[in-house]
Amino acid sequence: MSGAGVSQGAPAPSVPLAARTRGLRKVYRGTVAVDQVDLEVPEGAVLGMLGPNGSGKTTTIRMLLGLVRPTEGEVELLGHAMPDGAAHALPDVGALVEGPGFHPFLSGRENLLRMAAAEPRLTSAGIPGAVEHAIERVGLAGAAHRRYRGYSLGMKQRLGLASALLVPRKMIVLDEPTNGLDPAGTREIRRIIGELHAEGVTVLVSSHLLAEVEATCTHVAVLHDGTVVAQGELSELLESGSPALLVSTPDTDKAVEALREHRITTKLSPDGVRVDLSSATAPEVLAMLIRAEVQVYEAKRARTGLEDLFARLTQHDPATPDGLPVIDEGVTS
Ligand SMILES: Nc1ncnc2c1ncn2[C@@H]1O[C@H](COP(=O)(O)OP(=O)(O)OP(=O)(O)O)[C@@H](O)[C@H]1O
Repeated sequence: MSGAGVSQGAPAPSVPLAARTRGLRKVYRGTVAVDQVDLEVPEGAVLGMLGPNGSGKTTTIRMLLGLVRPTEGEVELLGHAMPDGAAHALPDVGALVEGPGFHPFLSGRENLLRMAAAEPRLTSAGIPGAVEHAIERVGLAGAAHRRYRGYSLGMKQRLGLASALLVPRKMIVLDEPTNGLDPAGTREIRRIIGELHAEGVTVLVSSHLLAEVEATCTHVAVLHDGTVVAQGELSELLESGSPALLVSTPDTDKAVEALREHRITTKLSPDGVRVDLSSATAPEVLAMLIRAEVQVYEAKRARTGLEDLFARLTQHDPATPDGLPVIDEGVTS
């Protein structure tokens, strides 16, 4: 299944890739977790792997990192075939995945000191400074002396992120990093992702939260039932929806009624009336509204929200006519 005009394939071949998979498949005792996944993570991108629960995000990430061996297919991470090239690729990759193996009776700081000791890029003299820097960066300074077993889920996430950031990396992989975080924690993760992006680090982040992906990512791969149903630059994917016009008017009911007479579909959004342009052009729609004596304050092309795109790609539509999210052109979230 695919969305009209949405690329399922690769970005332009000239774009260097930090990670890629080809025909990736994983079967667990008869359950197909991942099937035919051709994922491409461009260097320097913040790629959001988006999918409902059980769509195969974690399994794909685990295969990328060499934690799980694929049933079929190939994985390349920073130019090394995985899992065999793990020793070469992984020192340059920081990862936050489920169950990072922290010791419950050690403090956050002691856990990081242990992990830092296993980092091939750190000298023993550099370890304490690297640990303190990582603790500061994730906002865990106040709790670093406490035992891990007393940590909240959000603190555990921060510690996992700190371990991923112990040394400068070429790539950071985060599986549901905002799970268990409060809004302030979520904002901090966004800030850290933004900093990493500015430094040129490639970030792969999985999420089932559309707003999070929309706010932080340059690229998206949408997973559904174990396969990639769309991938590409976020801005291009958002423009791949059906064209629409967003009309700002105080005469909402009159506008909807006038366009209905011409069999033109409309949806109400908080910013106005969203008019489907697949059967009429924008000037035609405006002429119809003016003939019906509808006051038009403003009319502009609307972009489809990620939620709408996601609903189309995963074939369930949670949007009610009143609730359809619309992103105005030029507005970044
Ligand atoms: N170790 C395992 N043994 C058996 N089945 C598994 C295993 N790991 C994953 N699965 C199954 O594979 C499918 C994909 O799971 P996966 O965890 O990769 O999805 P996900 O998109 O990360 O979901 P979530 O958002 O809930 O974490 C699910 O049906 C899951 O039950």
